[in-house]
Amino acid sequence: MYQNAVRFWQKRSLRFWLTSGLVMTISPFIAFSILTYLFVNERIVSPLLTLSSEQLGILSPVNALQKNAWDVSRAITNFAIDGDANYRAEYTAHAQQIDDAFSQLNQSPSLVYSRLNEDLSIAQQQWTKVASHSEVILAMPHNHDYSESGSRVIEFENEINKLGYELEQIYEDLQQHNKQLHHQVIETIEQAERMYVLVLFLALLLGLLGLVIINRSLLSSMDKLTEGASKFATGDTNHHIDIGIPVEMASVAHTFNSMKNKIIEQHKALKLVANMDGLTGLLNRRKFDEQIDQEIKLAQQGHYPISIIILDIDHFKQFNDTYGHLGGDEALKTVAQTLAKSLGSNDKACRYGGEEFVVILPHCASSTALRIAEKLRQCVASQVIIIEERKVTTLTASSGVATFPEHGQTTQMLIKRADQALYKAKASGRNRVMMATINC
Ligand SMILES: Nc1nc2c(ncn2[C@@H]2O[C@H](COP(=O)(O)OP(=O)(O)OP(=O)(O)O)[C@@H](O)[C@H]2O)c(=O)[nH]1
Repeated sequence: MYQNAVRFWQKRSLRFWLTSGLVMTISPFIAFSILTYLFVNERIVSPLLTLSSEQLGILSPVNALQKNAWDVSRAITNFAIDGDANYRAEYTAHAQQIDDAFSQLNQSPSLVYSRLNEDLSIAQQQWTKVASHSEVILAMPHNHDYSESGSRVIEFENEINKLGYELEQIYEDLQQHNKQLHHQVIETIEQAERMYVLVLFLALLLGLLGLVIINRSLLSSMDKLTEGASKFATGDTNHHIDIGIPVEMASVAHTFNSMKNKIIEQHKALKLVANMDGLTGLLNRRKFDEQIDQEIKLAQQGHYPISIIILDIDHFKQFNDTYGHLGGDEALKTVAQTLAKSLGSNDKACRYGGEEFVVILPHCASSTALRIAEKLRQCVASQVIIIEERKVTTLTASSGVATFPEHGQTTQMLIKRADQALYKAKASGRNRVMMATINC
């Protein structure tokens, strides 16, 4: 399960990671803007608009009702006192305004608070009563019975006071409702502030996550590639570039690692070829020169002896003349194999050139070296040479042995002494081993 999930994410492309990173960085800010718009609009702007429309659509007609009710009351009372027809006209104008205000209130669908329509209907019924009392008073002749008109005016005033009370009640309820609305808006603004902080925090967090994704998918992978390439350039061949995502970079890293391994393998192969004699497979002259210098240095530091044996095939020109150059090559290969299998793991056999071989024997004193050289001589002499799958003949070799530091302190001196010993072995009749001496 976990492995599948890892594989799934590792297969995602660079485009996917970059897009995810960017979306992750930008989306919180877009979400923040949308949320802000919706929240502010729904919870703050709308209630404020409602509040202001109530002010316009309800409070002002209610105000007009209160004012005109007072004017009606004054007109009727004054008319009852002196019977001036102007008060009748005044009443009619204010009564008309009250009717207009009620019809305006009835037309605006009030959703302000549930009881408002009911309260308005009670107030309107009350106004009807007031209006009927007013009509009766206005219809009375001026020189009438004062006791009747007085009781009518008192009834009128009772009814208009009730109307005033109703209107006052409505006005107070509206104000109370406005206060609640105002309180609600303030609470919402406070909530919005808390939400903004939270959303901003989330936006920053997601933004950071987006940057981490971009950084992880691209920049850190690029850094790993650059680091790997420069380490390889400075010779650190063990460094492995490890990139999981994105898949493109992982593939580049994989290609780079394979290329590096191939170069290392080729380098090893080239080194091997450069150090090896092509015909015999032994170390070549170049490697011998390098190796003997190193071994002598170690021997100097460690104060121990090293011996070398220079071995030269006897009458090889004659062998070549008899069996041909290819036959001679077979003989060289056979001698090389004989040397290789007769030596210890720390000893090194090299082809010194032509039909001449040299053996390095670390930690080997002259007496042991002489024994080994003798053993090699016998092995070579007893080895049958097979040419073109036919056992044809044997050959012999002569050797000169020299030991560090006994016969020479330097490579050159050691080789010179071993060469002189070889010359002596040849001069003494060949197929023999001679130890170097200090004098010659
Ligand atoms: N087949 C073959 N012959 C080689 C190779 N390198 C050198 N030779 C031959 O080895 C022979 C060496 O001859 P000489 O130096 O006269 O020595 P020799 O005949 O062995 O005589 P002594 O060393 O005195 O016993 C020459 O004929 C070279 O051509 C090689 O790689 N292959």
